[in-house]
Amino acid sequence: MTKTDSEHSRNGDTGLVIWLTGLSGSGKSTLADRLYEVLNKKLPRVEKLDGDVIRSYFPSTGFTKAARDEHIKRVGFIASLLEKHGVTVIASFISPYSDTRKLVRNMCGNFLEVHVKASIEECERRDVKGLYKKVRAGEITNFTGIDDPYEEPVNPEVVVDTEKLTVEEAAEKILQAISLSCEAK
Ligand SMILES: Nc1ncnc2c1ncn2[C@@H]1O[C@H](COP(=O)(O)OS(=O)(=O)O)[C@@H](OP(=O)(O)O)[C@H]1O
Ligand SMILES: Nc1ncnc2c1ncn2[C@@H]1O[C@H](COP(=O)(O)OP(=O)(O)O)[C@@H](O)[C@H]1O
Repeated sequence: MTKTDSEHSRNGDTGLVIWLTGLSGSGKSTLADRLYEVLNKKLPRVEKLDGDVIRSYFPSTGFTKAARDEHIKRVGFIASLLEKHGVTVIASFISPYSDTRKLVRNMCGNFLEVHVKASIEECERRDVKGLYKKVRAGEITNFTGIDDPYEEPVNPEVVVDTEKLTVEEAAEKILQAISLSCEAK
């Protein structure tokens, strides 16, 4: 744990939803894992909710706007329930639609929207799961950022540019924002 990691003032009495949104390959899961590693050592109740993981339990969830919206409302509701019980929730979903993210924000009390930002070109270059290659081969359609929309957050609490920051720097920026949002309450 770095010195700054250990300076976080949050004591974990109240819940919080940290909502990571961004393109596939932007760095959501990597940062969620890092945040979990740090916060779970300091706080009594921390939980991760991840798009790929939840979808693996509900494989019929599709990628149309209606399917994504329903899925995001469902996981947003679960996040809000966990938050009410004092859990710090780290949610990582592409969640491409502004209105649906706003709806989830309104369901929750303490909500920190984090835009995990990387260009579509960089995400495709990373191609962590080989999905972009499949998109280009015509095996996947309605792919976010290629032939499906991603509405960038207009006023998120945090933006982490994962083309400029390292994983450690990006995680630290989010952790600092968590501390600040708690000090402000
Ligand atoms: N068409 C299409 N568009 C976007 N993503 C796709 C698609 N098909 C499969 N995948 C894989 O699904 C993961 C995204 O799931 P999410 O639940 O986060 O998506 S959403 O919030 O409902 O838009 C996403 O995971 P991440 O790469 O971690 O973002 C992909 O692995
Ligand atoms: N600052 C950063 N934050 C997060 N990931 C980064 C960063 N810089 C480079 N990466 C790399 O980008 C990739 C992101 O993949 P992943 O976390 O699976 O994205 P997502 O969950 O958004 O699909 C990983 O290979 C990760 O190592």
